Amino acid sequence: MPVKIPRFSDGLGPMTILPAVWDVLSAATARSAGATHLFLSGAAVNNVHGYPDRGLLDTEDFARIVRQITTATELPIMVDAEAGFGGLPKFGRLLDELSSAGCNAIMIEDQDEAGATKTVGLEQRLCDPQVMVDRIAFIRRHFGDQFQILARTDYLLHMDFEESLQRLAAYDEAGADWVVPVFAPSKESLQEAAVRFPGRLMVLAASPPVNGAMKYVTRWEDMQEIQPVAVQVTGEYRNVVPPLQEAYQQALDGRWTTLFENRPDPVWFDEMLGLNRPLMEG
Ligand SMILES: C[C@](O)(C(=O)O)[C@H](CC(=O)O)C(=O)O
Repeated sequence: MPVKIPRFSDGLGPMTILPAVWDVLSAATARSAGATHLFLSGAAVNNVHGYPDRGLLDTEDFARIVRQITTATELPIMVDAEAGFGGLPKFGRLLDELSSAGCNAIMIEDQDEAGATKTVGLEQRLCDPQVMVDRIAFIRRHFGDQFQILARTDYLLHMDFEESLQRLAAYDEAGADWVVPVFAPSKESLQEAAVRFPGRLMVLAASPPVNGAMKYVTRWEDMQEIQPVAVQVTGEYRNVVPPLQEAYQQALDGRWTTLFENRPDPVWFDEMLGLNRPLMEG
């Protein structure tokens, strides 16, 4: 029987933290730490498969990962639908597959290609706002209210933030449920966005891209004042690497017993993460 996943807006906000996840282990770990809603990060999913954050995985890959996560955690998950995976028909296929995998919320962005705005050596630009409006209208036309939509716009260096707000207003008008200005230039700009989109603003807390596009780092204290519906936090997958390197170093140095010391028996893993399936016993 497919699991019943709550609607993403259920129990959401103000200030729900949406941790970035990329597989069952990360999602179940986030849940064990208290997360109630998850965010499937396109950057994380691509990176853990050996790709840069350029939307290189396919619809089936995303759907498979989402199904595994929803089955294991039963938590609502917002999926990074990036720039739609290439054209509206392909986007439709993605949504079809995500819906059967238990996803009812997506983030969609106004770039032509995923990851372009933070890639060194590429011209920073966004798509025509109408392309994004068409993406949102497409979802509403073919999937009704089945998906809740977070519309993202990227603030680019030297842009007037007013343009970001106007883009978000157009996406809001087209039927987005929430909006997020990514790489916003300042706390004040986010405050302005909160006034323009009361109860519908989400904020992204990400580490600054190497191309220097981000001037402001999202802070907990600022969010307390601004009170967005949710904060997407996307640093987790990068932070997994240093402790893992250390663990592998211990193994390679012959100090592997330190990996097992003070660890309970293997059932501990499944119990701790609440992955109690019928298969675990008997
Ligand atoms: C939100 C984002 O699209 C993601 O895939 O998680 C990334 C986040 C990141 O790189 O940390 C982004 O483009 O900001």
